[in-house]
Amino acid sequence: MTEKLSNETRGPLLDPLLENGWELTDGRDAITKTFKFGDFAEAFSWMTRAAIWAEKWDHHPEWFNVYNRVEVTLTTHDVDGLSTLDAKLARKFDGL
Ligand SMILES: C[C@H](O)[C@H](O)[C@H]1CNC2=NC(N)=NC(=O)C2=N1
Repeated sequence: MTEKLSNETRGPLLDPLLENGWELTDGRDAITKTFKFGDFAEAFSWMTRAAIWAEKWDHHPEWFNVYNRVEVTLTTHDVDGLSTLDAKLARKFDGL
């Protein structure tokens, strides 16, 4: 079972993400990043690749797409906050 990030594990996992465009989400224990692409085809292609990893790891993003922009929020609904899975998925999304 995934656990909510403790005060000790939060920094080492989240700091590299916060230095790479992720932000703490207002009003909830989550992280958010906006990804920009050249056009809709590139954005949707990225979303397709991201979705395959999300499904593989059974950990799914909240996201919103308009044209070339994808706003992603990651949190773990099962623990009502951030877990290691969010950091893992964020790192994967950054590398796609
Ligand atoms: C039953 C299923 O494994 C769970 O509902 C999974 C699916 N995907 C999930 N995704 C996210 N982001 N958080 C979860 O807690 C979660 N739980």
